[in-house]
Amino acid sequence: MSDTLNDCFKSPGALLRLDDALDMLAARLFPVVDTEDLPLTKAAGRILAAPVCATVANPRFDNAAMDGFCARAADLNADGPTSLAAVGRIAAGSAAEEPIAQGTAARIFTGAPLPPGADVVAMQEDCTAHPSLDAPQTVTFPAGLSVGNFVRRAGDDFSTGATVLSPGRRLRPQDVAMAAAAGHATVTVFKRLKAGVLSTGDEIVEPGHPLGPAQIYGSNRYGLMAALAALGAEVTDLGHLPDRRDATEAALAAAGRSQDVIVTSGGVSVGGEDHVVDAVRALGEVHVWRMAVKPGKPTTLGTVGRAAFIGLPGYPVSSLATFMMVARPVVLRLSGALAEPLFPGAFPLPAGFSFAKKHRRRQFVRASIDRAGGTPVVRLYPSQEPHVLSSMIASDGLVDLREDCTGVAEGDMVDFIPYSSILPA
Ligand SMILES: Nc1nc2c(c(=O)[nH]1)N[C@H]1C(S)=C(S)[C@@H](COP(=O)(O)OP(=O)(O)OC[C@H]3O[C@@H](n4cnc5c(N)ncnc54)[C@H](O)[C@@H]3O)O[C@H]1N2
Ligand code: MOO
Repeated sequence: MSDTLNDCFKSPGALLRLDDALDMLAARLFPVVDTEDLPLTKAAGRILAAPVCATVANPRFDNAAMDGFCARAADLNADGPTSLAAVGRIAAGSAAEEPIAQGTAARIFTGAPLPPGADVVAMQEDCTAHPSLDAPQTVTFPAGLSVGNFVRRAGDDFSTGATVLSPGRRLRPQDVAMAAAAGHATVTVFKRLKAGVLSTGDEIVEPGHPLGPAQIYGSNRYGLMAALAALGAEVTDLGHLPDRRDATEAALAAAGRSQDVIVTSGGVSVGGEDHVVDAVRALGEVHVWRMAVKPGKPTTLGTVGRAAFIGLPGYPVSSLATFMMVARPVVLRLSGALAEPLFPGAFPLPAGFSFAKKHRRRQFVRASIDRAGGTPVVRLYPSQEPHVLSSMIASDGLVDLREDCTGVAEGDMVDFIPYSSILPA
């Protein structure tokens, strides 16, 4: 077959570039969800809607970084050991009542506040306590300790009033920990985006049910629901639609009243049984139909009722890959995750493959990182066909080949995007 005949991107008119689609989404889409206050135990994975400011500094006070002894640095010899009387014992959670007297040391434990006047801590392993570490009367410090040795300074991490978390970020474990450290029992987050998912196609049967001769199990709706859940959406399974215009329109109209976003799979191409795009046109508006992206050419964006509409292609790889590149940005914007980049970050890595690519379309190819030879290289999955779902199981991510790229030679640097940086596990 000639290259022209075998070109699934032979299409009249210019198709929308992915970057132009992303610019359009960034300019036009805003959070559509209300906010709510949640306890920290329920906040992980949610999107912060208001800044978190510190009610205290961290560290709150100068404190010991190690178990040992504290003293005034001015009392210690720079070039030899120094013996001081050991007076007092300060454990974490208690504070010395008196400033440390000149020429004395105090036993101190990790996290305990330094007594006023003390400005140096020595690890107990570097000190000699007499008669014992448990009941010291004198302590000998090593030479060479200076002001601030093993002292955690107040405000070294953040000061009171500092904005420690900005809105628009998805709360990771470290963010939840930060809100707690800053003194907050609750955080203000966006409510979950309501996402409804529909699949289409007369050949599709739900897993677990018997198959007719020309039927296959539907996988897209399950993959898309999992992807939406990973982005924190409140997902509703709206079920499966036959290839009928009336049924498609009725289901979309209902979804347009109850959902913030509708995601469909299949029925967006040019076949006589592809009813989704016409149904969306009849009910609302189609803003984008067909993009210069492979996989994902028939991807459709629009509105139905109060909901944003995202129509993804039916091929299993196409539906998931276009979710990652096109639907994910829509979901991020609508759900308030404005701090997350619309396009996932790529790592430049040398290609361990060669690949011929068509000019003027963006292409994402499934690949893995091979570290066997020491220096990581990217290896292409042997089949890039859109029905080969196993390619997404056996690969680690996507290589992003931009419109101007006409091919990759072994050793060329390519942009690799791990699946893990697109969708949280
Ligand atoms: N003449 C043309 N034909 C096609 C074009 C084109 O430009 N001109 N585009 C091709 C491209 S690219 C894609 S991608 C597909 C997408 O078409 P649809 O979105 O309408 O998808 P369907 O035709 O409904 O299905 C395609 C394929 O995927 C299977 N499928 C569908 N739904 C599921 C599901 N839920 N789970 C598993 N597999 C599913 C379906 O059986 C088909 O094999 O169109 C090309 N055609
Ligand atoms: O562009 Mo379609 O999404 O190959 O497979």
